[in-house]
Amino acid sequence: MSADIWSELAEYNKEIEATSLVELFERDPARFETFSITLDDMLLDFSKTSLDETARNLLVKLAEASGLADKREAMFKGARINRTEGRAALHTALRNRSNEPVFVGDEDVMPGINDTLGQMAAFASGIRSGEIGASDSSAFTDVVNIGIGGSDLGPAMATRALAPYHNGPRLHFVSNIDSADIADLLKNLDPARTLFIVASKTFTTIETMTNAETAKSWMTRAVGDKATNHFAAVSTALERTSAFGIAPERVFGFEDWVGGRYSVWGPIGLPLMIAIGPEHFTEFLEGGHAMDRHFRRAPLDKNMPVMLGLIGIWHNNIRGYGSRAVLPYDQRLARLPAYLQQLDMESNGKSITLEGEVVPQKTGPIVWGEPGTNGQHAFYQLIHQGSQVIPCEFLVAAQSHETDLQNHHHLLLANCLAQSEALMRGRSLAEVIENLTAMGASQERLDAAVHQTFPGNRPSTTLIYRKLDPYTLGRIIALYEHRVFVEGVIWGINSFDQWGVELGKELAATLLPLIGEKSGLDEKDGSTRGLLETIARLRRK
Ligand SMILES: O=P(O)(O)OC[C@H]1O[C@H](O)[C@H](O)[C@@H](O)[C@@H]1O
Repeated sequence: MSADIWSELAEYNKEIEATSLVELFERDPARFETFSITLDDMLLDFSKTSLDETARNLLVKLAEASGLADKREAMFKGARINRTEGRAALHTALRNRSNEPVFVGDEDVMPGINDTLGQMAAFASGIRSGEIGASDSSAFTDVVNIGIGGSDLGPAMATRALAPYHNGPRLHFVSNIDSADIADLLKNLDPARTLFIVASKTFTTIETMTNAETAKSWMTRAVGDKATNHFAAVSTALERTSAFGIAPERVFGFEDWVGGRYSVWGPIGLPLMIAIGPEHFTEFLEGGHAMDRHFRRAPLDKNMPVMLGLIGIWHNNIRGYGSRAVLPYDQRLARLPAYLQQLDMESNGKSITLEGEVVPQKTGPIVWGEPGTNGQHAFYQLIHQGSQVIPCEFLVAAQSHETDLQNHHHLLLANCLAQSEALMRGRSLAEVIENLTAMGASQERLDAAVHQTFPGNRPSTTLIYRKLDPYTLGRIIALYEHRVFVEGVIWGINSFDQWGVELGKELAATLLPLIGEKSGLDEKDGSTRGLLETIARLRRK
């Protein structure tokens, strides 16, 4: 059945391909109302995409045929939908503010989640007030999260996003195995006032364990055996945290049914809670939960994550656009593109279905981006005049936090709207010549007029929200999580495993003993051998 819908979509696309976005608005002046979805003080505008009602209805049919509604319920209800790892995917339970029971097997996971939240709140409040102090009893001034991937990107992105709510100690994030990351940070910290949170779901990740050992030596040199007072851990592997020497009351556990890239809602969010306080953290959870309710209840064609997912399918599979740009006109969302790269590309960068078949469609697109307006002065040239069409996803707040700097925000808003308008409208040769002539341009400039034309008809979506507060950030993250889920369901893949990161890790282990060596390289290919020999030579100089 879905094969038929895919062909219907492809056929229909041929019929409407030649219709421009501008024409769509001329035909239907109420297009904005039809092709936008409002959720309280948040609005997703997708009227500047080439969807019309027929295309939208076909996409909704595709979602229905993929079993989206049942699969969505299976996720929320704790079924083991992550079949390749034999686990549920229950990040939604972490923000289940309704407190309705959620079962994994026979066990309601809500009491455990609430207990952990209570422990996190007690710890975060203690650190913030100074009641839980350093080894000399003074308050911690700096908190360093050591983690990588899902144990870094979520809290790092969210802590930056919610800077106006930050009234706790300073937060820092160390992730890279590169010594530069931790060395540059430690230089500026006072060990006597520093708390490390070692965050790792598995507590085996080489980057995190190496950085944690370095931090432990640094701390031990400064405060001796009181170093344990300066460490806490977040992990599912409690025996490993205790082997590392972290006191059990400083360990915040979570279960294997929370995927790393979906984990900011639980103990991995501890640094965020320390920064903004438990009350604001709760608002963040409530925002995520509000998006969950909407995703579960709203009809598919009025459902923000569903439509964002279907637009992704339309662009990627029907129109053949292989990437999408995430462009927050919100400097505090500077890490959102990096966060979404993990969320989206690690979840949907797969080519085998849950049934073990090759996926017939192209799956996860390349996700990239930078905050506007900075991107405008860098890569927007390609977005406007390049030979590839890049669907753009704009995000912007109607209000800024800086009430005394309104002029900045007006300019930011005007720039954001100008970009989507320019992408859609473009500029014809006749318009360029008319403008140049009116300006009295030279013949030479007129001859070069074609370089100033813009093809236009380039799609974008815009997510507008009142203000980037904790509740809204929660809604934005949950929106993207569910969008990734919708696309994964349509392709029939498992969005919750990440086997594709394993091979590189294994090979790194085999390469480690060969670094700096000249012999024993025979098993490696010519390039790897050549690179190893070069490293050995350069290290001796
Ligand atoms: O939290 P950890 O167990 O340390 O894992 C950190 C990260 O590393 C892995 O390689 C995975 O690709 C990520 O999904 C994960 O978030």
